[in-house]
Amino acid sequence: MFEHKTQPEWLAVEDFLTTTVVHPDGALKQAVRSAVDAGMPPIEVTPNAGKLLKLLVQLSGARRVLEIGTLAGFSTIWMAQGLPDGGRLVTCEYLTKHADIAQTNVEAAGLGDMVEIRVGAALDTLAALQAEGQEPFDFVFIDADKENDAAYLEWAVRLGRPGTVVVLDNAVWEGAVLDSSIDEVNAPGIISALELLGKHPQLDATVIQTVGSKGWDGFALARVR
Ligand SMILES: C[S@@+](CC[C@H](N)C(=O)[O-])C[C@H]1O[C@@H](n2cnc3c(N)ncnc32)[C@H](O)[C@@H]1O
Repeated sequence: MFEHKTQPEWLAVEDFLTTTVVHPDGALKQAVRSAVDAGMPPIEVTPNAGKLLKLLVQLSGARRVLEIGTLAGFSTIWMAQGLPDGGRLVTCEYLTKHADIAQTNVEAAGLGDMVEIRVGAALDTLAALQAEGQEPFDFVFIDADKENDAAYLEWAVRLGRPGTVVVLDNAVWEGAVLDSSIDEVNAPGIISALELLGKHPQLDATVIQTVGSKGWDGFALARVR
């Protein structure tokens, strides 16, 4: 019988999957490096999760993507790489420093024409997008301040259409959803968002447990009815 002599840590497994299956390109690797060099927090999605976002964009046939939380543009680039010619991605970022670095990374990836980075508090940007009468978004990725997660879900429904796919990162947060002493700042917002996902009349949802930058985490996936 085959015996496992050692139990690989989740991070080593994640690295193995990244090099064996996921294959992030040079532009994606540079986006992560630029964040480290700029002293930004290492809180981007894992390469595995980024590739999942790209595949979900492709599988859903999305042409218009909305992202809330840009950081250095790592998840932005993954999703934009899944868009067809003529596709569009609008991403919301609060900090000018993050937006500037993301802009450089998006352009280096050859996606500058496809991606628009809007600087400011996302709740203001989302209201502005509605006021501008933008076409509905086909795909929404939420990954910013957790206290506003439930509000972002409502905006995803408002700015989407029946069939829009919504992905919410950090849906498990190391188990803080059951034990908020693990993270008293972020847990309440995540729990409110999960409760809303479970009862919202226009959302049909589930959660995939994942490993994220800090360890055990989850992606909530929903479809607008
Ligand atoms: C977890 S990081 C995003 C990571 C990115 N999605 C990735 O995987 O590469 C969250 C980002 O959201 C931004 N952010 C936080 N609060 C925000 C707000 N109210 N409006 C817009 N952006 C915000 C932060 O500055 C940070 O850059």
